[in-house]
Amino acid sequence: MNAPVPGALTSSLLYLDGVSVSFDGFKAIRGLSLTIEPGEMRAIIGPNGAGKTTMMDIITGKTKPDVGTVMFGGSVDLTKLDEAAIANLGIGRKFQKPTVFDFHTIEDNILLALKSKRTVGRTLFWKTEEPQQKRIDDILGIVKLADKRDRLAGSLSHGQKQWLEIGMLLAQDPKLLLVDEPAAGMTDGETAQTAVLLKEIARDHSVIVVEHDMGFIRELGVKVTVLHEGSVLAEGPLDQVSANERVVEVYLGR
Ligand SMILES: Nc1ncnc2c1ncn2[C@@H]1O[C@H](COP(=O)(O)OP(=O)(O)OP(=O)(O)O)[C@@H](O)[C@H]1O
Repeated sequence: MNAPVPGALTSSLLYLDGVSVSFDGFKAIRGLSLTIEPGEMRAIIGPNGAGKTTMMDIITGKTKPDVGTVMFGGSVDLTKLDEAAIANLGIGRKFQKPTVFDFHTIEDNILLALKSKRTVGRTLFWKTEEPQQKRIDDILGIVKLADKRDRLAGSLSHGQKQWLEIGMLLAQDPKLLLVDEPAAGMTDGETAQTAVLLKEIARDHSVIVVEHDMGFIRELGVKVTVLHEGSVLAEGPLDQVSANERVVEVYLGR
C-alpha cells in the first residue's frame, strides 16, 4: 500500500488509496486508488464484476476494506464509521432501482426525505414552514417535476421516478452523491434529460456516476475512470479512455 499523499488528503473530497477487499479469498477490489475533488462529477465504467458496486459499498460503509485508506473531506477516515454515520457526513447513494413512496404525492416524497434528514442540529431548529417549502420548490425545479407535484409518485414513469429519488437524495443535502446506473431502463429522451439534471446538480455537489450507457457518459462530458478486476485500468476524458487498447479489449470491444 502506498503512503497517503498529504496534499491530496487535505484538498480532495474523497481519497481512496491502496484499497483491497476479498470475499471468501476472491479479491473483488485490489489496490484501488481514486481521488474525487470538491465539485467534481466522475463517471465510473467497467465490465460486470469489475468492482463498481463493491467500491460504492466501501465508500458508504456497507463493506469494510481489508487494507487501504478511505478519507472524506480531507480528514475523516470512512473505514472507522458505520453506514449511518457516513450518510450523516453527507454521502448519499442512489441505488439502481427507484424506491419512492408510490402512494404519496411527489411533493410529499420530497417532504418525507427532508424530514428524515438525521442531523441533530437541523432537527432542533426545524420549525419554520417557509424555508422548507422553498427547499421543496427548488428541488422539484431541479428534478423537473414541479408541474407534477400533486400527483401520486406511483403514477410516474420509470425515468421520472428516478428523478424523484434523486430529488429525495438532494433533500438530504449531500456533499457527495453516488448514483448507480441512472439511465438504465430509461427512454432516450429521459436519458438525455438525466444528463442535464446531473450536470445541474454537479454545480453544487460532487457526484460519482456508475453507468454502462456510453452515449449518456458522453453527454455528461466528465472525467471517466475505468475499473477492471478491482482496480483502475484507465482514467481520463472519454475519448482518451475509449482509445485505450486495454479498455477496448476488456470492456468496450465486447
Ligand atoms: N458479498 C460478496 N460475496 C462474494 N463475492 C462478491 C460479493 N460482492 C461482490 N462479489 C464479487 O466481487 C466482484 C465484483 O463485484 P461488483 O458487484 O462490485 O462488480 P460490478 O462492477 O458492480 O458489476 P456489475 O456491473 O455487474 O454490477 C464480482 O466478481 C462479484 O461476484
